[in-house]
Amino acid sequence: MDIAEQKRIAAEKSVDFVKDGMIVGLGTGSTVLFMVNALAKRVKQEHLHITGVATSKRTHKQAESLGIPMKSIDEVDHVDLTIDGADEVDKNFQGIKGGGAAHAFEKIVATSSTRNIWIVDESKLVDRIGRFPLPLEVIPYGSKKVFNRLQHEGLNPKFRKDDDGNDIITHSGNYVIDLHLGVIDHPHLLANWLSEQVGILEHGLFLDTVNTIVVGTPNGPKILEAYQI
Ligand SMILES: O=C(CO)[C@H](O)[C@H](O)COP(=O)(O)O
Repeated sequence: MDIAEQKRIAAEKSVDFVKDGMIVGLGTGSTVLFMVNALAKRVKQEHLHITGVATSKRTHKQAESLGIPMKSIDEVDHVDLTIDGADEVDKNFQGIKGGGAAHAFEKIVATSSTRNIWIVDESKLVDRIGRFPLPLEVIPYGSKKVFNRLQHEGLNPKFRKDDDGNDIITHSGNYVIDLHLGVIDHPHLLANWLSEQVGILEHGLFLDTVNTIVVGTPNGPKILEAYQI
């Protein structure tokens, strides 16, 4: 079964967790694309009154165009449930996000959310995170200084570029630097160190964040709960 099909299976299952009246955080990425379609279908068929809070312009536009009432994160006082994708997640439910350069907005919504669900295909489940390059959102002013510091620390940084070689720019007008690390031995230590570095707006380590993971598999959706670990 191809990866896209596994993403669709996970995405379609995840919307079962949405209840009438909820404020729902909507993540970003190709798996979320399937999820928003499925959620919009439920909203229409079951006449659900929910409010969506998007983590990117792409998701906002898609959800709004499908009739999901939307608000910005600052217009709501809480988020009940956020459904998002992930790039890697380990057995302790620690993850890397930001493959779509939306991790700063995603982390703001996730940390405002009572419950977080990630929707992934099987390839995203790893023993230890770090094979996927760790994204950092970095403000343009002094970004070369930040880059040099990361290089000096042996963190193997690379500015993220598009296919034409232009810098990727986030919604907030910042750069993305990816750290090509390999296995991360101490994610919490690294997260703390990155959080202390001036110029780094946000990193893509999402630690102790997710409650439930819905995995798309050839045998159907599999639900993993954090308390089972
Ligand atoms: O963190 C993200 C965007 O910043 C995405 O959730 C992550 O990259 C997974 O994307 P996809 O569902 O396309 O595999």
